[in-house]
Amino acid sequence: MAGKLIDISMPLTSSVPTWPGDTPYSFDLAWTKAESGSVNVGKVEMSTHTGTHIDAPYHFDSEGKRVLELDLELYAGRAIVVDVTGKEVIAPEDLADQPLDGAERVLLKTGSWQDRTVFPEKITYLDEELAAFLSEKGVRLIGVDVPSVDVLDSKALPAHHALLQNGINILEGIVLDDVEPGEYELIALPLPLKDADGSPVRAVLREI
Ligand SMILES: Nc1ccccc1C(=O)C[C@H](N)C(=O)O
Ligand SMILES: [Zn+2]
Ligand SMILES: [Zn+2]
Repeated sequence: MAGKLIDISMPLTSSVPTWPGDTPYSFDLAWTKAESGSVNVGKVEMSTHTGTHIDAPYHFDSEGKRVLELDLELYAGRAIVVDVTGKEVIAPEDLADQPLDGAERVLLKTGSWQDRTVFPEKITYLDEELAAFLSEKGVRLIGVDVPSVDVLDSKALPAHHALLQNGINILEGIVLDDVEPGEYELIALPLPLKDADGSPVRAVLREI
């Protein structure tokens, strides 16, 4: 029997932090039941990069694929959670001892975003050399427990670009604080948003 789902998503609330200057999250009723006579009807406004979300390549490459063109298979299947807590940057040597061969999806537990009520000032980021190393192991999706795979004030986004060049897609803002390292099934499907540069996801793990 399949195990229970472990939710690794950030709740979307009026206080979820957004990228500085970006569109805040809001949920409001467009019509109340009293107004419509039949139903409450909600409307949502948010940045596509709030909370737990995926980046489409178009986010940082104007020629890149958009959300609707992404291969859904990337976002569902076997994943390995690796504990890299306490590191400032993750380079190939930090993952050298991990059983990554055949791991199509790797989720990095950095522990560097503890207070999720505020946008972090500093996070663990990925060395651009990591992309080629992971790609050689067969990795096609990388997940991080922080808002970016790059340094927060980066404009060049070297890790984002290196990952794209090596065929690795990006999942950001997952919550791994209570997840033990090991093998899981991941489900983190983007919404079918035409033209979009990213999408919120409901990310879950299941023990396998
Ligand atoms: N939302 C933003 C607004 C302005 C500048 C950057 C962002 C980002 O989201 C970048 C981040 N590296 C990301 O991929 O999620
Ligand atoms: Zn993003
Ligand atoms: Zn990103």
